[in-house]
Amino acid sequence: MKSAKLPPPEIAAPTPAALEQERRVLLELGNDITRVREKNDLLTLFGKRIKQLFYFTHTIVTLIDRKDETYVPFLLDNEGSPIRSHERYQEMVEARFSLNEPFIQAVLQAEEPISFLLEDIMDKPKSPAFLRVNYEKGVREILMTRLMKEGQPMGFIHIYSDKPGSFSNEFRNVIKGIAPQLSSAVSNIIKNEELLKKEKEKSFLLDFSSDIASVRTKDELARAVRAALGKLNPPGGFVIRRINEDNTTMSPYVYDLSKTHDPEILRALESARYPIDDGLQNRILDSAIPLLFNVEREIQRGITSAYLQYWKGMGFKEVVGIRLRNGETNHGILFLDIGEINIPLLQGICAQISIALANIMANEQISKKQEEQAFLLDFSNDVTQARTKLELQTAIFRVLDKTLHTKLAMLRVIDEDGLHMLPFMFDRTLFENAKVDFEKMSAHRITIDETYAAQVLASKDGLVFNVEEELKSGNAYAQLWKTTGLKNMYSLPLRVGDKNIGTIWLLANRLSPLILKGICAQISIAIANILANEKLLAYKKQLEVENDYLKEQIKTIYNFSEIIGGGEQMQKVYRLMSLVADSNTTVLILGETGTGKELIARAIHNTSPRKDKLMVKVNCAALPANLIESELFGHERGAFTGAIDRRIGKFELGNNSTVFLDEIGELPLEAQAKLLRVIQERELERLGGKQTIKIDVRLIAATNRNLEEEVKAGRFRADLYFRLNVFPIPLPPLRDRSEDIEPLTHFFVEKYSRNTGRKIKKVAPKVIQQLRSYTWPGNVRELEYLIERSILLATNGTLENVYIPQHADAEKKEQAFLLNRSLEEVERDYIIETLKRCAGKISGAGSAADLLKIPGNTLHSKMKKLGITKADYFSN
Ligand SMILES: Nc1ncnc2c1ncn2[C@@H]1O[C@H](COP(=O)(O)OP(=O)(O)OP(=O)(O)O)[C@@H](O)[C@H]1O
Repeated sequence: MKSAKLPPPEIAAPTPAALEQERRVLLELGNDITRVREKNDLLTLFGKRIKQLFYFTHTIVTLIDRKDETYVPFLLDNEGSPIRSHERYQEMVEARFSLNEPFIQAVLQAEEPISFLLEDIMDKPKSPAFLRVNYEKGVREILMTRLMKEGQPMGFIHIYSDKPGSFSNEFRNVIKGIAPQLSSAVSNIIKNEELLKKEKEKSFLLDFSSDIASVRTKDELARAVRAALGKLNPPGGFVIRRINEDNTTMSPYVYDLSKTHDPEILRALESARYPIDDGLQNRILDSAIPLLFNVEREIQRGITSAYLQYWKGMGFKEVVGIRLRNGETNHGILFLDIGEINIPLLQGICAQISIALANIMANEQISKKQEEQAFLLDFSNDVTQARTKLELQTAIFRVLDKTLHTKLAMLRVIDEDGLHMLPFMFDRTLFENAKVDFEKMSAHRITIDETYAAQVLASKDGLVFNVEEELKSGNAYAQLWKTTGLKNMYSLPLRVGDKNIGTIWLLANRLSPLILKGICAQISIAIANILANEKLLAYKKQLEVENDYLKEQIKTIYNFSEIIGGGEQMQKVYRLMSLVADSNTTVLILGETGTGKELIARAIHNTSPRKDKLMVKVNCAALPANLIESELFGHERGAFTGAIDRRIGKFELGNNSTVFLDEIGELPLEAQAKLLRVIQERELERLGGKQTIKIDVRLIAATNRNLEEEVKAGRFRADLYFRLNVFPIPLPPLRDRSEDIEPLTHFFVEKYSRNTGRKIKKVAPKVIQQLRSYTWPGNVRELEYLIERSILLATNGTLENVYIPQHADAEKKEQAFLLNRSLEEVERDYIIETLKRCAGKISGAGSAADLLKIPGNTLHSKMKKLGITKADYFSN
C-alpha cells in the first residue's frame, strides 16, 4: 500500500506572506464550516476557500454504514466534478462500496491524509469502481483522510486532482488540520437532516391528520390515504381490508394498485371474504408493530388464502401489514407493497386511518339504520292500511321488489284447525323458468309438522338456506330456487305475540336481519288483521242470516198462534200434526199453492222438541241449479271459481233443528241424489272439503206437485220420494172447505184493519156469499190478498165490496198493455197476467210455469229479476 503513496513534492519554504494568507484562509474556512447546516454548502465553501491556496479538481464526502460494512456517497461537489458527465456517474452516486478491500483499509488505518495515483490502485482486485470512473474522466490522483466522530471513523473526505503531485505536504497538513472541523460539520449536517426529516414527518402527519379528519366516505378515505401513502412510494400500491360483520372474515375495502391488472383478478380479489384466522391476517391483527412479510415465503409456509397467490401473480414481493385499530377494537388491516418501512411514520398513518375507518363505519351504520328505519316506516304505512289480502299482496310485492330486490316465494298461514298450513300468497311469476307446475305444487295443504315448516316455526328468528349448499345436500326445493338466480332463501315464522300464524319464504341475495325482522312483524300483524276481518265478516253474514230467520219466525209465530179453520178437513190436519210433532219423523206436506203448507211446517217445528232453534227454510224452486249444492251443504274457500270465503250450508245451519224443504218437487235430479245421501247417512262434506260433518236435522218437505206422477215421469227419484213420504199431511184446497171461508175472512179483516189503521168492524153478508161462491185457485193466500186490497178500498166501517177476479175482461186489457212497451215490460206484464190466471200458482201442474212451458225455478228467477211480487198478481 505504502508504495501507492506519493512522496510529498519538494517545494520551497513558504514566505511569511504566504503563511499569513494560509492562516487567514484556514481561519475563514473554520468560521464558515461551523455555521454550515446545509448539505450542499459544505463542499462549495471548502472548494472556494482551499482553492485559494492549493490546486485540486473536486471533493466528495462518503459516510460509513456499519450495518453492512460499506461506505456511501454523502456530499457531492456539484460544480467542480469532471465525472458528472461519465455514464456511470449516477450508479456511483447510488452505490455502496465495501469497506473490506485493501484500498479503503489503507485509508482507514492511516492517521493522516494519504494520497494515491489512480493508475496504481484502480485496477487492483476489489478496488472501488469510482477510482476508474474518475481516471476515465482525466483524474489522476486522490487524497483521502478519515472523518472521525467520538474516536471512531464516520466517513472520508476524498480530494481529487487531474495533475499528479498536487498534494504537497503543506496541503496534507492543511487537510489534516481541517479534518476535525469537517467531521463536526458533517455530523451537524447529519443531525440537521434527521431533524428535518422528523419535522417533515411531523408536518406530514399533521397534514394527513387534518385531511383525514374530514373523511366521511369510503371514496374520501381512499383519496386521503392514496395521497399520504404516495409520499412513501409503495411500488405496488396498497389495500385496506375491513373486518366483516360476521367478525370471522375480512373483505377488501379500498384497493389502490399503481399498475393495471387483469380486471377479472381484481374483481375476484374485491368480492372475496377471507377468513381472519388464515395464519397471516390474524398474526398482523395480533401484532402491535407493522409486520413485514415476503409473499412467496408465506405461501411456502402453507398459508392458503387466495389473495397471496393473486399477489404473487401481480408481482408483489415484500408487503407490510399493519393493523387498523381504534382503542381495543381491530377494524382491519392496511397492506402496503413496500420493501423498506419507516415504522413510526407508518404507525402514525395507520392510527389516523383507523380513526377515519371507525368514523366511516359508524357513519355507515347510522345511515344504514336510518335507511332501514325509514324503509320499515314506509312499509308499515303501506301494509297496515291493507284490509284485504289483495291490498296486502300489492303492498308486499311493491316493496319487496323495488326496495329489497327480494321475491316472495311463499306465504303460508296456519289453518283454524292449528294443524294444517294453507298457501296464502305467492309470486306466480317467480318460478316461470322452472318446468314444474309450481301453482299446483304450492296449492298443497301441508301440516305444521312438515320438515321445513317445523324447522322454521321452531326457530327464533328464522333460517337462511344457501341455495348452492342446499343443492349439494339434496334439498329437493333448491332446484326450483336455483332457477331464480337468487342466492339465499330466507324463511321466517310469522308470529303475533308468541303465537305462530304462518311462515314466509323470501328469495334474495342478501337481506339485513333488522329489515327481515321488521317486515315479518308488519306482515304478521297485517295478516292477523285480515284474518280477523274475514272472520268478522263471516260472523256478520251468519248473524244476518240468523236474524232473517228470527224475523221470519217471529212473524210466523204470530201467524201460527192463529191457524184459522175448524172444519172437519182442518181437524184431520191438526190430528196428523199432533201425532207427528214430537218425533223426528220426516213429514211431507202436500197441497195446492197458498193452502198453508209453510204455516203447517212451522207449526210442527214450533211444537216439536227442536222449537228453541230456528227452523231453516230452503226454497228449492228459487235456487239456481249450479248453487243448490253449495246452498244446502256449504263450501270451503276456493272450492270453485268465486268461492272466496268458506260458506256454511243450510243443513249445517239447521243442525239440531228442522230443515224445511219447500217446493221439493222442483229439485233437479243431481241435487236429489246428494240430498238422498245426506238423509241416509246423516252426514255431509262441504264442497271442496275433506272433513265429514255429522248432522242431526229433522226434515219437513212440501210440494204442490203430485210426486207419485213426478216419479213415474222420471223427474223425481223414487228412493228419495220414499224417504220423504214417511208421514204425508195433505192440505185441502180452500174450495173444499167453504165453512172456513167466513172465519178466515174475519181473521184477515181484523189483521189488515189493524195494520192499516182502518176501522172495519163488519163484513156484509153478501160479501161472505160472494166469497163462498168463488173457486179460490190461489187458496188462502188469494183470499188474504183479496181482503187486504178490499180493505184499502172500503169507505165506511163495513166491508161491502170485494173484488173477485173477472177473467172475461182479460182480453181487452191485453191489447192495451201490449202498446208502447219495452220487451222487458211486456215480459213482466205477461208473466203477471199468467200468474193471475193461475191464481198465483207458480210451479207444478196447472201453474204459470206450466202454461209458459218453462221450469218452475226459471220462472222464480225471472220473477225475481223483473221484481214481480205477490202484490202484482193478486191485484186487479
Ligand atoms: N189456516 C190458515 N189460517 C191463517 N192463515 C193461513 C192459513 N193457511 C194459509 N194462511 C196464510 O196464507 C198465506 C199462504 O200460506 P203458505 O205460504 O203457508 O202457503 P203454501 O201452501 O206454503 O204456499 P206455496 O205452495 O205457494 O208456497 C200465508 O200468509 C199464510 O199465513
